[in-house]
Amino acid sequence: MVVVFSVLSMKKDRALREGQRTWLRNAGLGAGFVLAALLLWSSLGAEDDVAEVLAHHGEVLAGRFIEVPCSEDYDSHRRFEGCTPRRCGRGITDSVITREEAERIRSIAEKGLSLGGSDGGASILDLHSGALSVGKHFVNLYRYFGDRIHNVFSEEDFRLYRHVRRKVQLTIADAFGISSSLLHLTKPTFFSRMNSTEARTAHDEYWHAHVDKVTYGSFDYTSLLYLSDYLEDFGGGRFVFMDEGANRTVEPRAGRVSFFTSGSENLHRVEKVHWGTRYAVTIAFTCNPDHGIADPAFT
Ligand SMILES: O=C(O)CCC(=O)C(=O)O
Ligand SMILES: [Fe+2]
Repeated sequence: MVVVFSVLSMKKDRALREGQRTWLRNAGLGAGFVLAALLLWSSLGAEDDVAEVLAHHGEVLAGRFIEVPCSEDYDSHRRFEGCTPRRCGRGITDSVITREEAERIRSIAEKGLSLGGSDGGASILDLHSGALSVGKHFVNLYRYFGDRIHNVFSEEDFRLYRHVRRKVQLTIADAFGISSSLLHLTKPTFFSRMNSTEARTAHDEYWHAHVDKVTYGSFDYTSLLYLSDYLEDFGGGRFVFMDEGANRTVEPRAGRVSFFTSGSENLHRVEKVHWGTRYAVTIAFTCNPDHGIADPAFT
């Protein structure tokens, strides 16, 4: 009887231990699975953590304006009353630049950038200074081509840039309630071409979060004119405002103008382009006349 009892209790013990082992193994597997899922989610999620879309690529916006409280960035610079932002925000419009104008501007970008191009994923052409990405460096297109630059760009190209610059300037002045005559075009003003080629130098790393006022100094109002369509011409490459606790995106669309005050109230980044080619042009304004530049022209 005693023997029977002890055999039974040994069996029970073994069953208990096996049960515990199975449970431990399952728990271990489960924890491993959750960890792997978390890792995968965070690696994919880095590009996918979009909380709100301010402008879809498929919609045609007559104009959207979102006010955000100004940062203190403007206090550490000389103030120009009636121009230096007191009211900050961001706006998007598809009704200022036509798709046809965007297409013509894009041809200028394609033409210029076809003369060079970075080895990495981001190339620029600065129409004002003539800087063009070539390989791992930049060349001055105007110096390099001299008079032959007239075979590349036409008066009409510069006229179109000027026309677009003027319309964007009026749009910004109107949205922020300031006089357009107090805004001055500032440098750099450049076309950008981005693709999924791996970066070769720091200049190719266009995806880092930044504040334009810090990066470019003279900027008070930044504008971006998109020259290609998200999900038609390229994937990835959305513009992201990185707000506290939320990411807000602008999906590029040819002819879409996105503009915003350049301080840290508008911290932003561009997602990596996954496929295709993305074209845009950056046109920015300063309130400081000393930082103003003339429209690009043949030099
Ligand atoms: O191309 C864009 O959408 C933004 C580029 C940008 O942030 C910049 O040029 O400072
Ligand atoms: Fe920027």
